[in-house]
Amino acid sequence: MSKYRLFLLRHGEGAWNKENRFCSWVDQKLSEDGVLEAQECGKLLKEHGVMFDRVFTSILSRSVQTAWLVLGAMGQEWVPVTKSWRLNERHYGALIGLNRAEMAQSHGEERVRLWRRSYDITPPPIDESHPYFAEIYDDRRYTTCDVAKEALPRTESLKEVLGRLLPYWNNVIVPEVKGGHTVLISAHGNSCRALLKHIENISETDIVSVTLPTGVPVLLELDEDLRPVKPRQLLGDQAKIQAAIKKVEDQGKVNSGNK
Ligand SMILES: O=C(OP(=O)(O)O)[C@H](O)COP(=O)(O)O
Repeated sequence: MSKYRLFLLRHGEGAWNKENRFCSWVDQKLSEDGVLEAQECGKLLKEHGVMFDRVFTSILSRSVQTAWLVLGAMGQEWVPVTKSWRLNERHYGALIGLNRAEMAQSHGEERVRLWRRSYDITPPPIDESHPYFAEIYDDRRYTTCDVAKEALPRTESLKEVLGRLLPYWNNVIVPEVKGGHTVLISAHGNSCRALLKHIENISETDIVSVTLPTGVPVLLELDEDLRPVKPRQLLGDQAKIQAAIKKVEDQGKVNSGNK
């Protein structure tokens, strides 16, 4: 029987989701469509009668902005929101800012698929010559983390995302869930995938085919050990959700339609 409910959310569409560029640790805001997606998500959760007690976000604006918009649409703006770099999107290293379809053209679709979805393949690291290096590492938000700026990642596989996320999950979020609080985690495609891999015990092979669309709440019903008692539920119009998943998957193809 389900004892706890946990909601995961990939933020609404950001400007670089639209441009098909690897965004990762670059702090893009939501697009106009992304704002609408987050508001629609809040309305849907309100219709479902959801009442949040705690919200966790990354320290990237698009996940924070999404949490605010969701809570606003639900009339639950007062709910405490806690932010951590440990929920940040996967660090895509030297791929940050690049267009996925162009990368598929130059490196092949399979290489891009492995970079995007494999468990333990790490893209080349970012270095100081990268056009977004200074924008990321000179940002004041990275002086507030629980590790020194020099110890922050320069690239990450999904496995490494899970490695930096798990202490936060275990020490900060799990006690809230087990305390009976309804928790929303407003994060990113790959930080949510890493968490799903852990909670659902998904194999390294099967995690490759898990893709999350933007702005769609994922409901996990968990037992007292925080193991799922039923399959995850992506809330909303199922045909639209499947189309949105396919669109994300197709971003890594040469003819993605949004170069
Ligand atoms: O910033 C990103 O994710 P986000 O939009 O969930 O924050 C990544 O660029 C997602 O890329 P991917 O779908 O190729 O893993």
